[in-house]
Amino acid sequence: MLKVAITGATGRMGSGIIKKVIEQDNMDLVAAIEVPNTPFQSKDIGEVIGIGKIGVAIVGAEKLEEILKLSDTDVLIDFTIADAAYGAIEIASKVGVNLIVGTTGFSDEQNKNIKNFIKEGNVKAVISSNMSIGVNVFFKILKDLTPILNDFDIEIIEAHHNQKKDAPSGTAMTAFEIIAKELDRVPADVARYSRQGIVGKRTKEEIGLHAIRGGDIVGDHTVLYIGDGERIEISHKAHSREVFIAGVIRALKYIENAEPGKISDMADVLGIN
Ligand SMILES: NC(=O)C1=CN([C@@H]2O[C@H](COP(=O)(O)OP(=O)(O)OC[C@H]3O[C@@H](n4cnc5c(N)ncnc54)[C@H](OP(=O)(O)O)[C@@H]3O)[C@@H](O)[C@H]2O)C=CC1
Ligand SMILES: O=C(O)C1=N[C@H](C(=O)O)C[C@H](O)C1
Repeated sequence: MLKVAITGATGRMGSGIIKKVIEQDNMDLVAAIEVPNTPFQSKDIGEVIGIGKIGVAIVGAEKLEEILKLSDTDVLIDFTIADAAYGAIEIASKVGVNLIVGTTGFSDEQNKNIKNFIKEGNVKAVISSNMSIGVNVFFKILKDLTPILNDFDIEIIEAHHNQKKDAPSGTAMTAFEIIAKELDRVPADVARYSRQGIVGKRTKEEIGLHAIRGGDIVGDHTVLYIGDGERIEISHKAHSREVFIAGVIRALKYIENAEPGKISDMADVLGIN
């Protein structure tokens, strides 16, 4: 049995993942973690997320290390916010618990330290800004297309629901990093976040990033390759969070085979590298 813990257990992603994990024959939910000093402390997670009692009590993140050890967790899944996920990754790596992380919005420094936590803890980790199969194929298309359209102007647009806290989305940032790398451009030098006022003409090098927020949009991403007289638009639109949850279940099945001390991504999980 794979013993699974989850931080952000009552969240949109966390609750959906729990519902799927408990349906798996070879997985056990052993811990459900929420914000420090959560008002849900000690309540049954199943009752809180509307599926009835499942015998797992919610604990606050102040007890994360303790609960991971006590429950003998194999894998911690984190879908929270960047600062919380950063702390959870540090703790899990220290106590030798493998990780699946979908949280977005990490700073460059956090990303660098996360790599080190995982290396030093020698744990297995799948970290991806987007767990859906479609988006990971979309990333692959961008990798192939960008060198061919290297003199086109490139702009990235993403749209999400009005509850999302980080912008641009992690997926848009991954798309941007893939494109910048293929074009040999330094990401920090070429990112152009929206535009306002007298910004001057567009430079050839810049890559635009734009975020729309509204209603219940699950997650749309479009990359525009704009030339003179023509343009190509590559789009992915998620209709439901089930696509991300399905990716997490695939990552749970894969993690045993992941390389310790290294961050794997969904392309590794899906075998599309
Ligand atoms: N990689 C992927 O495929 C996907 C990634 N995401 C990312 O996952 C993250 C979560 O998204 P979503 O589920 O929609 O967000 P939600 O706000 O619905 O859920 C986040 C949960 O984490 C809880 N939380 C906050 N701080 C802590 C903490 N210190 N310890 C434990 N739990 C904490 C929140 O509690 P409270 O509400 O009380 O603050 C909330 O229950 C985001 O970064 C999002 O971008 C989302 C979808 C897919
Ligand atoms: O917050 C969300 O909802 C999503 N976040 C991820 C991101 O920031 O890219 C993935 C997906 O688009 C949904």
